[in-house]
Amino acid sequence: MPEVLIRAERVEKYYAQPSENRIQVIAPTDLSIVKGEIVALLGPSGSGKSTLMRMLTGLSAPSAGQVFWHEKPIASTDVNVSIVFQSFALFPWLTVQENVEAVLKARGMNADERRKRSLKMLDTVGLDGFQAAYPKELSGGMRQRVGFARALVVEPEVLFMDEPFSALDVLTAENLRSELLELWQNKTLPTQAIFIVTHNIEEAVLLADRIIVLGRNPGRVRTDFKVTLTHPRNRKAVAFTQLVDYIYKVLTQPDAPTPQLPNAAGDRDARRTYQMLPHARPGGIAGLLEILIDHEGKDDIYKLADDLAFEIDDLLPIVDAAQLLGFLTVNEGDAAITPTGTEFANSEILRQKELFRTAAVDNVLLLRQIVRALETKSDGEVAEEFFHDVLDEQFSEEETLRQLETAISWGRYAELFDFDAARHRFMQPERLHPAPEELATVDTESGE
Ligand SMILES: Nc1ncnc2c1ncn2[C@@H]1O[C@H](COP(=O)(O)OP(=O)(O)OP(=O)(O)O)[C@@H](O)[C@H]1O
Repeated sequence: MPEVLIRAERVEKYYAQPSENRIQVIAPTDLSIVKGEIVALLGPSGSGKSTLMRMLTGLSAPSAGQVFWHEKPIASTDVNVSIVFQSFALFPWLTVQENVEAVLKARGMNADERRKRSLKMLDTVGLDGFQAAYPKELSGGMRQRVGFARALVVEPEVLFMDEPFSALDVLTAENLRSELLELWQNKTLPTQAIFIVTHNIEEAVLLADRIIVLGRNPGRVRTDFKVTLTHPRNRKAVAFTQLVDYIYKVLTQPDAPTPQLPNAAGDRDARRTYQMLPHARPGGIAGLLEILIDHEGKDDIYKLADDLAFEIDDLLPIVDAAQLLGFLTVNEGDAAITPTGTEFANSEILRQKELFRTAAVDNVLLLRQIVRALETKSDGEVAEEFFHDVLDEQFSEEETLRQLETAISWGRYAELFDFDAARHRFMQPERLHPAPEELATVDTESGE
């Protein structure tokens, strides 16, 4: 498993208000930055991207939850990160070289070493020969190169960038972006991970190994997935444009259920991709369907949330899950129960489990695969790690764990399998279904 450099655990940010309500900027969020990754963070304006980034760097303390640097609380340990800002933030009265050296000076490095390191870094970012210039003599692109040199000269383990290219013209931005990527890929950069906050969807898809999209009010992760398209990435490739469209949908429909990740999510060899299972419990899904029946089978999702005194964020995953299972459909904010959903809501528990089982196997690739894998094993057991590894290709570590947790809760409820948490193994359930001997008999008979 890749080394975790920074890990945020249930971090939140809120601001007190004179009135009784506080402003919640970031809802409880888990997020890790691992070695070797470029992570892009997207989100609508005001969704808390900068706030989240500042907490991850240790610049700002979370209101609740904790951030760890190499698994130690970030506040109590030395953190080696740098930030590149949109506005360059250079000292206008210092030369290029002095700007880069300033940060080394602040760290108490001697003059010789400072000079050596800063000249080398200026060379790396293409500013050889400009060391004596002042920022005002430079173009925007050159100034941002100084910004990069200054951030990189301290050899940060994680390089953070807050919209680093958005103050530049299109061509300059494009040029700097591809140079940065080249340096990263050649392993010329003295850094182990890059975290970039951006407004630009294409920029994220061009650069990132992993993309996180925040929703608003409060800021929370709406999707978090890996991109494994090979470099150089082609903006016109179908896989690329499908990803751009998907992110665009997530960004522009903040209140709708998160759409399905397209197959293009890095899928160079047309492997099947996993849909992101909404984190909802079967009991919650059953509860929602029963309420919909009471509401004559159809209701506005916001009104439902209001009636139930639910936060919309808590209700949406349940609606998504019921939709994924074919128990309801959503149209223009209205959730309408389907005939299967109605049957489910009106049935007793055993029949409910049966309907859930069929819906889950028909609609959820991961559950189908777990069931198949168990059927092929003579001991009827499969290690969780096996599925962890395949999911991990597509989702971040946190999301992989959440996906497994949801799959286990659905699979157990539907009696598709059992799960031994101590041994991390899926097992065929002690089941109501035919035992293996019975299956064998059925097979023999059908084979005749
Ligand atoms: N001191 C504060 N008190 C109250 N609210 C604040 C405070 N600081 C920030 N906010 C709010 O937090 C929210 C998130 O701000 P943040 O700058 O992190 O968002 P962002 O996604 O980076 O936005 P943008 O893309 O516009 O830069 C905003 O709605 C902002 O108004």
